[in-house]
Amino acid sequence: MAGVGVRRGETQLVAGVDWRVEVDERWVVLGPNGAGKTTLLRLAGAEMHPTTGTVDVLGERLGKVDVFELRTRLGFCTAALGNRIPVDEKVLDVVVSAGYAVLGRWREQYDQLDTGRAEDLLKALGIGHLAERTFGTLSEGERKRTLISRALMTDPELLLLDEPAAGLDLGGREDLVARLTDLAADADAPTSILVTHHVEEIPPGYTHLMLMAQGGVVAQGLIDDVLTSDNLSSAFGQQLALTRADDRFFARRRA
Ligand SMILES: Nc1ncnc2c1ncn2[C@@H]1O[C@H](COP(=O)(O)OP(=O)(O)OP(=O)(O)O)[C@@H](O)[C@H]1O
Repeated sequence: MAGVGVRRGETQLVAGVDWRVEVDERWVVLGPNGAGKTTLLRLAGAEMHPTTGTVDVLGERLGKVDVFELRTRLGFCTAALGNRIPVDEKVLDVVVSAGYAVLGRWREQYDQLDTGRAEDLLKALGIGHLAERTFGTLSEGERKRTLISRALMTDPELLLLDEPAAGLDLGGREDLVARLTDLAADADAPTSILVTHHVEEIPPGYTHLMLMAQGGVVAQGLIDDVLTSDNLSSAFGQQLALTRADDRFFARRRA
């Protein structure tokens, strides 16, 4: 992204964003509510265009590329997508159908290869035993993991995760972080961008951080350089203390 701004009416959603994500990097986009994180992710996912500046995704310039074609190279995981999945959809079908860029099972027989891959992905995310269940019967954490499996189904070059741990309880969050840590360690895993509000949700193995506030970039770069108490305090507008243990991060307000 170069000089990127997005405006809707009188509202500036993001402004002045310069950002470069290289192959094999794993980025976290962190910031408070309304900071512009989802807007950045939607730009990266070719789901919106910038009002100013330029966005290149996987070497293609938004505005000049067929976004429908570009999106087949991306894995997008959002709560909005989860809400559109029919409750009676079988979990395995939710994942397999990603290959056909549709929601819902429309082809009677999927290739054996597709089914095998979907089963492997569900197993890798720890929910292989739920393949025959319907989506509506899953817990929030199981749904999130189904959606991540779905996003990975097409073997995307770029994986975009919008608040994957939102709504999960402590156990669910920890389990998801562990799965994302495994994925980050997998040499075949795609480049990824994960949006979150919470430093506790940063999986070990993620390399870079984009810290945002009020539509602008507070700091960006290697997590080890950028994730500091001072930067976090600036972004969230209060005095925060950051601690680190076992490659995980924790934040609290200073006493
Ligand atoms: N279509 C729109 N028209 C006007 N304002 C908008 C529109 N879409 C988003 N905004 C505003 O732009 C700002 C950035 O939104 P965005 O969803 O990118 O933030 P976010 O960092 O993802 O927030 P959250 O963490 O709460 O999901 C917010 O203040 C939001 O209200």
